[in-house]
Order: sequence, then C-alpha cells, then structure tokens
Amino acid sequence: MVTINCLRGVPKITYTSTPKITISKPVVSLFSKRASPLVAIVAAASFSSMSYDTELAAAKKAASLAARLCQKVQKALLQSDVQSKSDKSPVTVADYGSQALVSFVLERELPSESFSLVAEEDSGDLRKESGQETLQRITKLVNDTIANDGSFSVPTLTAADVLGAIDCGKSDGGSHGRHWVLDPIDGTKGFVRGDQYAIALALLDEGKVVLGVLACPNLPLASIGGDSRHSSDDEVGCLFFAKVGAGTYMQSLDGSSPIKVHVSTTENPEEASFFESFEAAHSSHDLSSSIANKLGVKAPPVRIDSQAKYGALSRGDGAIYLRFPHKGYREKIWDHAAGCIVVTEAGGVATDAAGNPLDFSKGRYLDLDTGIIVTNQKLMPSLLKAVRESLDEATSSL
Ligand SMILES: Nc1ncnc2c1ncn2[C@@H]1O[C@H](COP(=O)(O)OS(=O)(=O)O)[C@@H](OP(=O)(O)O)[C@H]1O
Ligand SMILES: [Mg+2]
Ligand SMILES: [Mg+2]
Ligand SMILES: [Mg+2]
Repeated sequence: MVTINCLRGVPKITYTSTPKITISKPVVSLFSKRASPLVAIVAAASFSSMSYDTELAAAKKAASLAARLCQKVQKALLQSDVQSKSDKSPVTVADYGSQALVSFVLERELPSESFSLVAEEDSGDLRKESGQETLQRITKLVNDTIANDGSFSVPTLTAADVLGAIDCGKSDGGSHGRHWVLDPIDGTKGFVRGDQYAIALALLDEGKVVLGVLACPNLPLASIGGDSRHSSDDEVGCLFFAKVGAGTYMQSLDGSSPIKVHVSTTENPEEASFFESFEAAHSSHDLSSSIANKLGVKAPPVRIDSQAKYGALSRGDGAIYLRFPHKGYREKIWDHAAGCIVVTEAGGVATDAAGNPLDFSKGRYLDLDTGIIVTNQKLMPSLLKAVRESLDEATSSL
C-alpha cells in the first residue's frame, strides 16, 4: 500500500525524476494585520522575486497527467460514469481520478513542502457500498495513468490510497501559509457533453495566488475569438501557466515550446467579443447581454464551459468575460484561482461586479459582491459603468 499522506510522514518511495532544489518560503508574519505598509510592499515584491520554479514544474506535471486521464475517460464516457452529487451537480470517475492524481503528483514532486490542498471533490460517496464499483474503476484509471507515464516507481495504489489522495483536498485554505487549490475538472457539464473543460491548479501563498496552471484538453491551439473560424481538424489541447511577476505562457498539452501570451489590447468595445458560461443556469445571459449592449459590443457572446474562458481571454481570443451567477450562489476559490492569475499575468484585470479585486484568502469560498468581470485595463472603467447601470436597471425592474 502507498500512503498518500497530506500531512506528510510518507514512507520513502523510489523516485525516478530529477532531484529538485528546495526554495525557501516567505516569512509567514509579513502579511499579518500588524505589518507596516512598508513591510507589505517589501513582502509583495518578494512574492514576485520568488521563483516558485519547482512548484510550477510540479503543477504542470500534475495537471498534464490529470488531463491524460480525463481525455481517456471523455473518449469512452458512458452515462453510468456520471453520478449526481448532493447538490445535484454532476461528477464522474474522471473528476475523482484527476483529483487523486494531482494530489499524488504534488505529494511526490514536492517532498520537502508541507502539503495543503483545497479541492472540489471528496470521497464520501465512494466510501458507501454503492460507490465500490466506481472506486475500483477510478483506482484502475489512476494506476494506468501513472504506469503509462513511467516517471514514478511506486507500488500499485490500492483503493484506500486513492480515497486518501482524494481526501487530501479537504483543507480549508485561508490567509496563512501555502495552499494548493484544485478543480480536478472544471466544467463537468461541458466534459460530459464532449465540450470544453479544464484541470485548474493554483498555489496560494499567504492568501495570494502565486502560480496557476490550466490544462484545457479540448481548447484549440488557434484562436476561438468571435470571428475566428475553426474546424474539427484544428489541433487541440492547451496548457496555460503563470507565475506572479513572470507573465503567462501557453504550450500544447503535447509539450511544444511555451509562447508568452497577452490579453487583447483593444480599447474599442465595438471590436471586443465577450465570453460567458455555456450553461444559462450558471450565469445570467440576459444580464450580460444588457451589459454588452450598453458597452456597444457588436459580436455575439462566445459561450464555453469552464476556466478555458480565462485561458482564451489571456491570449486575446476575446476581450471580456462576464459571469453573473443567479441569486444565492456562492463562488468557490477553485473555480477562479488558476484562471485569475493566468489572465492577470497576461495583462488582464479580474474583479467582482463592484470593481473589488478577487480575494482568495477567505477559505473555500470567494467573498464577493455579485458577479465576476474580467477585461483589459483600458476597458475596465467603461465595463464597470455598464455593469453598474445594468444591475441598477435589473434591481429597479423587480
Ligand atoms: N448554479 C450555479 N451558478 C453558478 N455557478 C455554478 C452553479 N452550479 C455550479 N456552478 C459552478 O460553475 C462551474 C462551471 O462554470 P462554467 O463557467 O464552466 O459554467 S458553464 O459550464 O460554462 O456553464 C462549475 O464547476 P464544476 O463543478 O467544476 O464543473 C461549478 O462550480
Ligand atoms: Mg462540480
Ligand atoms: Mg469548477
Ligand atoms: Mg469541478
């Protein structure tokens, strides 16, 4: 049995990848409430000079391997593979398998780190009698993916190992220390439909997102912006990655050389196309249409699932992302952490509907005013104005 222990104390396992350089961690107290502004500035600068190279390499490896598992499942997806969680949202063997794999890879690749993971799935349903067959399938998927990769020399994982790896994701996150943040499949509805989805992995350090990786197995390498034409022959599979202060890069999931990407620089809303959720239940299409009209956006919305929207935006496929969940919905940090750094390091701005920056330091949920909006620096003031007017109109018509 291989113990995947988020609290460490892991039995030593033969490890065939290259040895890693240990990076010193920031001083925890720098961001305490009592820190002076000067200390906070020095601390902010030290985030951007910290390399996080080892962590980024581990995150890219983890997300790429999880993407391979997901691609295999999406090709052969049967309706019986899709289950309903207690909130009625879908979950598949690939969501669980991806979470177990990322947890496994981070644990193995970063052996000197204390390991805290805030992730979407938990093993509750898999521990029930009714979950046993699904658990066996997940365990096989995870073992097959590790074996095909060939860079880990570990005994076959048992079902208990897989349950343990999934449950590493129960951390509460917060404003102190380091926390990995994972959505093992973001856009599960898109995944089940055969459309867009993403494996989204980010690292929080003292409550700030310091790196993010988005694996988007179905996203074309070429632009999907408003007027771009694409065909089924387009090469698909993008890996976006960003480190604080170091920009955003994209490479193919097959491992091409990374290219630096940048958000659209348009100042003219008439030239700007916008992204929104595919599912109308996840974001009000009426509200975004009203905002787009006020801004003078001419192109129809580009509706795709998942944080692939942030990835596409980071390379300038469109210029705006609008997300307005219906009343009562609380946004989770794993639905935005990786996407947010990918787009901001590419020159974009992500805020809530009132223009406040997104705060990932409050635990598993984002504490925000209704809605999330993303665009470039130049368009943000007019976008915020249009959002305010549309929200006021929506409220007064109630
Ligand atoms: N009711 C409601 N309102 C708003 N958001 C919700 C809602 N229900 C779910 N979710 C979350 O939406 C995540 C997927 O977001 P998307 O932008 O990809 O939605 S969509 O699939 O494009 O419609 C989706 O992520 P995954 O569960 O990882 O797929 C959910 O976290
Ligand atoms: Mg989900
Ligand atoms: Mg999600
Ligand atoms: Mg998910």
